Amino acid sequence: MGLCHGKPIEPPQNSSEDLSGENNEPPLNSSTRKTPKFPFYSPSPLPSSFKNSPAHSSSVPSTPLRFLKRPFPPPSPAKHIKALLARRHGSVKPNEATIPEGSECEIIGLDKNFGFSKNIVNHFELGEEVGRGHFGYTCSAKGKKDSLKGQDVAVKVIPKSKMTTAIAIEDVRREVKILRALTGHKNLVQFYNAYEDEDNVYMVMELCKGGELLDKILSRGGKYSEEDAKVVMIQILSVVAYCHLQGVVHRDLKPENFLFTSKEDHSPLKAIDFGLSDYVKPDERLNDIVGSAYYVAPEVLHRSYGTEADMWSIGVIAYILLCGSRPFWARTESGIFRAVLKAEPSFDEAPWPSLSSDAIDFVKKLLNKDYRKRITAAQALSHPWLAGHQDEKIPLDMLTYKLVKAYTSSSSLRRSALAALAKTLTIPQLAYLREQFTLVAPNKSGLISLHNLKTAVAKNSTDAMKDSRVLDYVNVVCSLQYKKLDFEEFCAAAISVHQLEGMESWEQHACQAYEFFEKDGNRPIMIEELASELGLSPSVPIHVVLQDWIRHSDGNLSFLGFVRLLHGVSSRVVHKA
Ligand SMILES: Nc1ncnc2c1ncn2[C@@H]1O[C@H](COP(=O)(O)OP(=O)(O)OP(=O)(O)O)[C@@H](O)[C@H]1O
Ligand SMILES: [Ca+2]
Repeated sequence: MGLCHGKPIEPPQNSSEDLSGENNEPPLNSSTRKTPKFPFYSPSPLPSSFKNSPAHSSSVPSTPLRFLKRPFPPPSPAKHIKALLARRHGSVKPNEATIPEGSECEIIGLDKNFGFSKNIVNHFELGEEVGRGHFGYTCSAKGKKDSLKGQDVAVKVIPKSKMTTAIAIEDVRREVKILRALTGHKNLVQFYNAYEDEDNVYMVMELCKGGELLDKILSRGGKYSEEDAKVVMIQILSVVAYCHLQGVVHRDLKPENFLFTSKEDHSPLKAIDFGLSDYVKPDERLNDIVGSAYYVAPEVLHRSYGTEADMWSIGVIAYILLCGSRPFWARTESGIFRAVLKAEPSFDEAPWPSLSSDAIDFVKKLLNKDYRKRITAAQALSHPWLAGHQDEKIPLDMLTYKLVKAYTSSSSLRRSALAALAKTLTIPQLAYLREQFTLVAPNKSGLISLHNLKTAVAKNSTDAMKDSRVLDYVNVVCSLQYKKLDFEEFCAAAISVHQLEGMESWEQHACQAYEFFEKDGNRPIMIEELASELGLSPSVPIHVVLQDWIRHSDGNLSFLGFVRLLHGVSSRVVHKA
């Protein structure tokens, strides 16, 4: 049962947390948002040219929640998770070179030289502040020479005084590296160059003049029509699918980190702020708790996550776009975490009953607490809610590679179980697989080889794909020995059992698949053979565990055994240090 239902969760009785009220939500709406900018932000030293800018002098009142009349506070700027800030600012990890924030001490042992160009003033005339975040602030600027001469740009300024830990420095290094490598996608802010001096790092990029997506949501009173929400979603998914294919997880997707390039109605949306992003290989899990509380995925809180965590955040954004409330809300950070881990978001209250079933299904598939059942960005773009709405090409999905890798190293018994399951797929489910198959470029006979998988990835490769070692992963997949696949076998290989299991129609799929398997693939199986199929160690009392999985009448696999076999050996993952 859910705890949340879109309503504020009361903080636990006797809780000592947040008595200061620092976590209370300011009642932001489109008019109040402009003044109380970031209540948690402690201003960093501005270059003298910015000291008089209005944003710098704004004071920040915050309203305790008890004064709020609205039961559902509108979405407001999300705070970063405290543990993340503590790690970056050095108050929880004594073994890292740190100083308390605001301290005057010298930082010893931290190398703050980034190797960037040193002369930003020769290249750009810095202008007024246009935005501010926890780690930096952003100014407009004008190019003085070369190709950017006369052009308006944005310069994100990150004060070195804020880089008080090795982690914080590494974050900035990685932010520049990732943005430099990924730049070029139409929904990603164009990066031009990075500079530094004694005091700051400067990231020069395209100036987005249309403001944040959060402001747009608020100015519309919180709600988007389905049609308008689709336009936003497609752009977010497109850039996130691109990042994920390159092996980059953003880790801070929220409406504040998407900007419109202009104030015009159909202005494109651009992802910004890769300050918390990281590289992750398909078989690797990250473990540091990073992000903003409202948008953080359950598995991030469990400290074992990959790119799926971004899909959760996109689910939260989609939920907010469509109904104007946050799916997981509480007054305190730990209350939000509890809701994220335990509560089911409400789809009962207005406007949900009046929205299309496709829209609801789309959001639910993103907000699945089991990351293995959550859809990927490429799948979300192929979801019936969005399919046909776009001229957007469906991108290649790394999930396909992961599944094909597991398939080709499976036993023939498991492969025939998967073939049976693939026969139960419906036309919309097959559409996504057809797209993926086509992207891998089958030959004239309609066959693909594992080598084709590599060629398809190489076409989309950026430096980020090398840095994330996704290319190494793909090389491993392609070096496996396996015959060419036709579309039918590709479906068996690239089907995600977990995702199907997450669907309401799972039982029908499983039962029907078992019938196919009975006709084609089932055969007598020894308990020991089954144990090795499933990777059970000899220490497991297999005769007790597995007896239900084998049918006593003929020694063939039972339905239970069949379902277990579909899942196969649980794949090992590497935890990134
Ligand atoms: N290219 C840009 N064009 C216009 N404004 C921008 C641009 N990049 C950033 N901004 C503004 O500056 C703000 C802060 O930038 P950014 O999110 O990159 O900083 P941050 O300190 O890493 O933020 P956060 O606190 O979310 O981590 C943005 O919310 C936005 O309003
Ligand atoms: Ca930001």
